Amino acid sequence: MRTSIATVSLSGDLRSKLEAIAAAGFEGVELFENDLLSFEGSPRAVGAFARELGLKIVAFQPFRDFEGMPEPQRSRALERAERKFDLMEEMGTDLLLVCSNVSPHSQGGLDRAAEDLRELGERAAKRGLRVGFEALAWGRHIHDYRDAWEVVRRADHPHVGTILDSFHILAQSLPLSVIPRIPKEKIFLVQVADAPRLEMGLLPWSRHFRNLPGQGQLPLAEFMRALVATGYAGFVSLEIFNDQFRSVPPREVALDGYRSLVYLRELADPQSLPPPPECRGVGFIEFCASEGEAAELEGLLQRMGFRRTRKHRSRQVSLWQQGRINLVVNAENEGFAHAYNLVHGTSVCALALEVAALQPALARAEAYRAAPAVLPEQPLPALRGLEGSLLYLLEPHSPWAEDLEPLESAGPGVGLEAVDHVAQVMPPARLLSWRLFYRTVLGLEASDLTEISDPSGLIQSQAMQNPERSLRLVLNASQNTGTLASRFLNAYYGGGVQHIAFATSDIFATLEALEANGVKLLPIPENYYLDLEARYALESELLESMRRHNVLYDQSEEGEFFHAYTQTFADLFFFEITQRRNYDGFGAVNAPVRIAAQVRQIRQALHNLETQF
Ligand SMILES: O=C(O)c1ccc(O)c(O)c1
Ligand SMILES: [Mg+2]
Repeated sequence: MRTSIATVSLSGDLRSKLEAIAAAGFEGVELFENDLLSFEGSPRAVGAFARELGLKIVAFQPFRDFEGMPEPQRSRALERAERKFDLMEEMGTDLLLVCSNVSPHSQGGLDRAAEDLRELGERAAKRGLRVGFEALAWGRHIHDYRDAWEVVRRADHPHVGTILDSFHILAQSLPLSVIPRIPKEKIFLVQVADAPRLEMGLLPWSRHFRNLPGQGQLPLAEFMRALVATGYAGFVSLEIFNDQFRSVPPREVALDGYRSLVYLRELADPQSLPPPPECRGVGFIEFCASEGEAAELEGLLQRMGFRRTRKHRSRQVSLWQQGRINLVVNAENEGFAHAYNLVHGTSVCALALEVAALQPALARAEAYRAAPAVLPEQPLPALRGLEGSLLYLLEPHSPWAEDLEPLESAGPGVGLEAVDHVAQVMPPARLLSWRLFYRTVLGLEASDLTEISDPSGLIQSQAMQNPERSLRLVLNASQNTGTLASRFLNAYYGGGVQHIAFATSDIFATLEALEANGVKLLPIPENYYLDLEARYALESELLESMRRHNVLYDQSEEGEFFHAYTQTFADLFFFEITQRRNYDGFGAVNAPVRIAAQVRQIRQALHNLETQF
């Protein structure tokens, strides 16, 4: 499988697109006519530039509204094709992509279309060129890849082949059984795109919402299996029409694109990469803080039942423990944590995951082009995570805490046992990118994207987790600038951990202990409990406990979920206390109530500040 991407997938001018594509490691590029039209140099210069970068132009596209035209349009279309062949010769590409006709003037009939393509193939052959025929899902007469292939079969010309595009095929849920029957030498190109499942017309869905393999919901694994059955070994080219991608620098999309093709290769041949790491859990979470804020954060951790169990003998680095939870507070005034703190404030600068086997996890990360992070002060293997934070990978019994001297033992705390999940907030254009990162590098499964209403807009929330549920991440993004998610984004200068949820097996006892220690919980309005009472047959005593401790509640078919929140620390992050009973979600139904309560608290704090001065 050779790698390619269409220029339409990237933002910028043609020069920067080609540079980004080459830098990401692609072998080929599909050149879109629009990019040529707006290029200031000759087609010859485009070809020379691509070759200089080591890129092969695998196709020129699209050539529209060709087959099935009555005269005089038919002759005119053939003439138009000759002009495009001229350009192609100059650029140095031999394949013209012909997409199926959408014109109301076109006439149906597979034989008629085959006749037209044979004639076009004959003209192409005279110049050593080829034509590939692709069915657009909204083509007037031909909108099914099986018909496009039948037309090519009947055209019966060595310079005419078919082009398969996963979007047009999978968006219509066409059966894939015919793909393995197409001789591989008659498949001139394969284009791939994923997409979220949306209830809308095929054309706007395709033109605005395509995304990279691994980012959407189309059954690309089945598509790849069908393709593998043909023995096809040519170019697989990303063709991603997506408005959001055009607001991201081309190098970022190109790199994600390359990663998505490695993912496709893994779908086609699962043996081609080490399997996703088996994650044993979150090893530790590291906060960076200034000296002053470190004392404040540590005060909160202490009230939350954590004990300072270890401390570095010379550095300002402490380990706080409770149950299986390890929190590192780093208040050094040099090194990575310090630099991170200068940019992002008191925040999580590193997340460490325990994996069953380190070397294969690192090999997989490298194959997926995850950037390794090398710190002079820290020998642990790490990858670059969100906004330049670190993602450490720990082998079993990793001596990561050995530089820290033991102080006291952890003690019973308030009953917090483990990290339940970590929620990160990021700009909307980054959500798909990180979804792909976690999907590929860590093998996490994405659950459905949910939309959460905020008093000032909408927040998109994407949960990702491993099969063992020892790692659960929630990715949040917001388009609107006034939402709580955006507030965190602004405060962080980019993105970061918005909250950490800890699991307890007795939430009421835990909250009782937290409150006794003076931890302030997020107050939940009485109306919420009236609604709970109306919705569920809950015992009044249980309801009363929830009310008293500001606990939110959700029920699934099999289970129950109880959760509560601390107040926000330094306007940047907060903690959640969770208790699951056979429940697999995150209480998304309660998110609007939680967010509204947090917004109220922020307003209150602002008001208090104003009246102070
Ligand atoms: O949206 C289009 O018109 C269009 C053009 C060329 C393609 O290869 C395609 O998949 C879609
Ligand atoms: Mg296409």
